[in-house]
Amino acid sequence: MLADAGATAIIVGHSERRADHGEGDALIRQKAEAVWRAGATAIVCIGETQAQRDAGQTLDILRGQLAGSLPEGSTAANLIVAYEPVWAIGTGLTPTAKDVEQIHGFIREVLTSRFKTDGAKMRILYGGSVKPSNAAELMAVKNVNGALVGGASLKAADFLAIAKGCP
Ligand SMILES: O=C[C@H](O)COP(=O)(O)O
Repeated sequence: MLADAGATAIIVGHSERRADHGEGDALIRQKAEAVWRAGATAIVCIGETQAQRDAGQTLDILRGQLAGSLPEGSTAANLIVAYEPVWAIGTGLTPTAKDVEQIHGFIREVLTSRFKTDGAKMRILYGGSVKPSNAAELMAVKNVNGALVGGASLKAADFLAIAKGCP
């Protein structure tokens, strides 16, 4: 249905689906495969909650979500990863650029280890309170290959300003 409406990339695994609809990694992986069958690119969201972050579990959570949510056969052309810390979504809070660099670097390592050259090229988006005032700094971080924008996309001027800050 989404592909029929013209969508070329479809988000799966958003934290609201994981938390409010009980969607686990196995279902998210199946949904990503369904996206491929519709001829579209899957954008798979991963991210830790505030409690998980406070407990020092961020990398373990992300490792598990990557292992469980990304199907075999993922390539740089058919799959995009979106790192969205749950505590940053819609809150106005963001990780520091240094934190984002460390976490995106970790995601890149995991992707490259599993998907080799495709993992090295796969796009990794950052999402969570991206706005005009922080977009350029976040988009300049190594291994940040774009933004997943929520609230700020509802204001054309803000969205345009963010787009101008993207590489
Ligand atoms: O669905 C949108 C993303 O989760 C990011 O939302 P946000 O930019 O409003 O924090």
